Amino acid sequence: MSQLEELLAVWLPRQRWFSGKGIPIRQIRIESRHTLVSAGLEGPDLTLLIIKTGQRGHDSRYQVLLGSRPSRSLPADLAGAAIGVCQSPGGRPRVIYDAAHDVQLTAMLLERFAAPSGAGRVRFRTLPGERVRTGSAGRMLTGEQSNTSLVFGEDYVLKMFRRVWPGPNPDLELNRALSGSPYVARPCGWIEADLPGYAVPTTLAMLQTYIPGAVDGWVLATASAEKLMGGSGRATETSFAEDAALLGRTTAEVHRSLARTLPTDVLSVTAVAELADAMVERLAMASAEVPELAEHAPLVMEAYSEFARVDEPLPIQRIHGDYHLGQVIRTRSGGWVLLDFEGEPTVSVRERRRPSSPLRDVAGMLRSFDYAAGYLLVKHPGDEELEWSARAWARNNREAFCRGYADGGGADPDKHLTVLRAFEFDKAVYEVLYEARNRPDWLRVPLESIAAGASKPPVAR
Ligand SMILES: Nc1ncnc2c1ncn2[C@@H]1O[C@H](COP(=O)(O)OP(=O)(O)O)[C@@H](O)[C@H]1O
Ligand SMILES: O=P(O)(O)O[C@H]1O[C@H](CO)[C@@H](O[C@H]2O[C@H](CO)[C@@H](O)[C@H](O)[C@H]2O)[C@H](O)[C@H]1O
Repeated sequence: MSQLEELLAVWLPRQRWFSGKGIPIRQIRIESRHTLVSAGLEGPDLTLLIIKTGQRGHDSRYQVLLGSRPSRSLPADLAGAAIGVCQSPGGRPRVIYDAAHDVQLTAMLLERFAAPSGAGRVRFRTLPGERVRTGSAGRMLTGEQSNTSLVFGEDYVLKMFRRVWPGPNPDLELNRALSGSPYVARPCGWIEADLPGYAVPTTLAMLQTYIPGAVDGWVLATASAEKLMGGSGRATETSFAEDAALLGRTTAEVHRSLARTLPTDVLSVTAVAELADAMVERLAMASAEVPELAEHAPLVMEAYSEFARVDEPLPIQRIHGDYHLGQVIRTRSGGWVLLDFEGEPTVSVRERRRPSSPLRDVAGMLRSFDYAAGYLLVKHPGDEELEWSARAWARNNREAFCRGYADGGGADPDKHLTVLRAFEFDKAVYEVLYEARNRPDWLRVPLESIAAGASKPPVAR
């Protein structure tokens, strides 16, 4: 292991976006490195690294934008981004750091988009007719993220996919398929690389227009739910229901656009049963990792068995895949824009690119309304009145979302309760794993939903 690899082995597991937390890194190797900026001995350098890690029998790749400066010349505001000190080939020590925090270096990324090139192993590409405006520095968003997003002024967001899966990234693929839709941020360009051993280019980052002044759905929804804390608050007064209904309608419109532009199919009854088997497998895996889940397994299994017996074919198409309130933003004009079409970050890209039932997205968002209420209850345990209000808040918004979805031309959720219930459980099981690995303090939120029968019935009217 090189000195740099040793430093990265310590630094990587501490990153929010590192998906293999809690499992020791057995191997780490810099698979490829590309110099993006070289400013000589005194200036900052920028190198793009693709790192391969080996953990308990499975390999993952991550992308790191590595900055390097002469030792002791790291500006104070970058101290928190430091990874360590390495000897340079000339023998002089250089401090290395996560360059996504370095506005001097991120500004140069935009310049590369302004002069895109189709040559080399790392390419900055733009969509036809796109002229990228330069002059702003990329500032890192600080929220809970699986990736790293850099915002350039009020113009662009550059989303760097931290975990790298060889091949095209679904986020770029779906945003491009939806280009021109008022419900997505316009894609402008991307960074791609040729990874050793892969014939097709791998997407490393996506450049989209930034939507200034938009607020994310989770922030809005939890603020609405928090108002219930006022004491006199009734769920109906602060219900967020109009927003939820519009979100449902928007979701249906996006699903319809995806079905028009990308392949669709219908799952046979046998294939539905196989899907149920995959859910059972995920439940077993999650129960082995999170023992608290195991006691609820019989209830979940019952829903999966019912799903396996559904005797009607299931229409499938490309979907969002990890749909929740944090993936939608409400614009200044009050409309919704959908973000992050990557799918579930821990699932392989090959699987995420497979068509699936749009009701999976519906289930994801329904879970999210429960999550907002559950999160509030975990913060304020033992308050029965609040519990009643929070549950009513979630129910109102779930109903409104479903109504909006059906009105917008999507399959009526009320007519697919068995399918929806199985998808909700499957999502909640995914969330149990996600929270156990990333935010153990939140684990109770999905566990309690599962214990409560994951919203049985899914849509109470
Ligand atoms: N085009 C955009 N305009 C405005 N805000 C955005 C845009 N893209 C992303 N964001 C903000 O960044 C957050 C994270 O983006 P997202 O694509 O969901 O990243 P991740 O996959 O890392 O979760 C969003 O919740 C939103 O607040
Ligand atoms: O947005 P990401 O692609 O990073 O998705 C992952 O992280 C989400 C949390 O940030 C996680 O979502 C879960 O928590 C949300 C509240 O923070 C809630 O709205 C969602 O319903 C819940 O699933 C998501 O599952 C994970 O893939």
